[in-house]
Amino acid sequence: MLEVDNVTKEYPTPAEPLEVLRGVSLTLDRGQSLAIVGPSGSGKSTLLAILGALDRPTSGKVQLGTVNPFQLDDGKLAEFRRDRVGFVFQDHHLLPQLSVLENVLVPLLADGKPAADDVQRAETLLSRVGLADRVTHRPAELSGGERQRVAIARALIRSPALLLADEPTGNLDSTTADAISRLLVELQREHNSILVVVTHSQSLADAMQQQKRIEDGQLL
Ligand SMILES: Nc1ncnc2c1ncn2[C@@H]1O[C@H](COP(=O)(O)OP(=O)(O)OP(=O)(O)O)[C@@H](O)[C@H]1O
Repeated sequence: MLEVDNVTKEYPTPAEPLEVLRGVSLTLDRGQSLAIVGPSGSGKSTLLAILGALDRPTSGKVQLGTVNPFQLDDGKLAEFRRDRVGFVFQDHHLLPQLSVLENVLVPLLADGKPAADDVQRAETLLSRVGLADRVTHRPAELSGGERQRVAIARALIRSPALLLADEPTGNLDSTTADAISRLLVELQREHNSILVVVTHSQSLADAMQQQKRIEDGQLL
């Protein structure tokens, strides 16, 4: 379960602090999906970064299962992010010099050289996202939709409890975007992950079980 309780985020400015998140609370169970929609600058990416423990809240609590990531030391926090959270960004963030297969294996490299069953799992995931015949390609040799499929496979290689996606279809045409939306939800269900997407796309939002609107740092 993901529990977010009264989270705030402020940035210092020369005048008064800029309040970007103002008391955000939400609860999601394993297997649930949520879209957060709202205008530009409303705090969507900031909230997602806090959910994924990439950024610290100014106050409030985030808990995934029994763990509050912000109580961990830096080493354990990095482990938490790597083991428990999968990220899909608008820009795929794939490493250009690595093959598709190697990119999917990147989250496992911290454990040393991937074992044969890790490689098999990556190949199975790549088949699942429709890229069985692209494993040796470099990202530059793929279409935008294919690159997002690789990014989704990479995000799921550790079967994370929490899958976070920031505008994952933002760079895609509407047909490809719909296919990627469906794939995200299907895989999230198969892995029984919690999925939170932030997006301006109503069709992506409609693919999620729940939708919440954020305005001026507050969830409505
Ligand atoms: N590191 C930072 N320092 C100061 N202000 C910041 C910082 N990061 C974000 N902000 C401010 O916080 C507000 C919310 O930003 P955020 O990126 O969360 O918005 P968003 O809803 O994701 O917008 P968009 O839809 O345009 O991506 C913005 O006004 C932004 O200028």
